[in-house]
Amino acid sequence: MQDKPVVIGVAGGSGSGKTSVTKSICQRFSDKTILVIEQDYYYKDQSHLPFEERLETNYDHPLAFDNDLLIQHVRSLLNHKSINKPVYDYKLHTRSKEVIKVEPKDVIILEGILILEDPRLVDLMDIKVFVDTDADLRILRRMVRDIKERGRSIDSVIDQYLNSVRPMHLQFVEPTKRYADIIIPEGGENYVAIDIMATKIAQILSKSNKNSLQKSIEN
Ligand SMILES: Nc1ncnc2c1ncn2[C@@H]1O[C@H](COP(=O)(O)OP(=O)(O)O)[C@@H](O)[C@H]1O
Ligand SMILES: Nc1ccn([C@@H]2O[C@H](COP(=O)(O)O)[C@@H](O)[C@H]2O)c(=O)n1
Repeated sequence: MQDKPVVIGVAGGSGSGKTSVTKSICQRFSDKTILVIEQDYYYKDQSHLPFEERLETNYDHPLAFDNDLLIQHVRSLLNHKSINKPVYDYKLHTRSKEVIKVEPKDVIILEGILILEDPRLVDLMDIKVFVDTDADLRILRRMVRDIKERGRSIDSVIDQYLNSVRPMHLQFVEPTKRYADIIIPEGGENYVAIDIMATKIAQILSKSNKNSLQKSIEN
């Protein structure tokens, strides 16, 4: 393993294609190389609240996330220590009781709508990416996904979009684009951008491997 894992932040609006981009990058490397940490899994625990109250939470506001825990976990990974990653249940709107023990890897991808919003997280990143997709495509993709995979109705998706997703996107998500080193239009199927990202990661890893080899020869 190299001296310090490379940390990559992948931000972008809900439905922009962050997960798809991240998966495509991961597919270009062995399973042992990249660890993905989803910011969504670090939504504050709401198991103490009744289900009806959890429906009222604004899940697109920075305060909905437990970034302190996320930062603590990223720092542990950077120090080559394993973490107990939380698991999130979108149907119950809270963390699951289980956690997954994950080991550090050479590359850590932090993915989430507001991953570039907290300067403490941005400071830990080597590469910052913003997946930029028009709002009409994002809501269409989200509608299909939330109904199929997250147990939502058409009405609830529309209501949530108008009342929190859209206004929070404009206030908090979109402004973080300015911190990105790379902006990927359209997300998941932009294979040129995905190849460029993969090449950059491979280059960093090979440079770092050469440096470690050099150090071990010198010692
Ligand atoms: N380029 C694309 N064309 C069509 N559908 C896409 C594309 N990129 C992503 N999707 C679909 O849109 C939905 C949201 O994409 P996802 O990658 O999960 O976005 P995010 O993680 O930003 O919310 C998923 O169901 C995904 O399969
Ligand atoms: N209980 C929850 C938690 C989050 N959301 C929505 O998820 C979106 C972020 O996930 P993406 O994969 O779409 O980036 C965010 O916009 C929240 O509104 C939710 O609906 N319910």
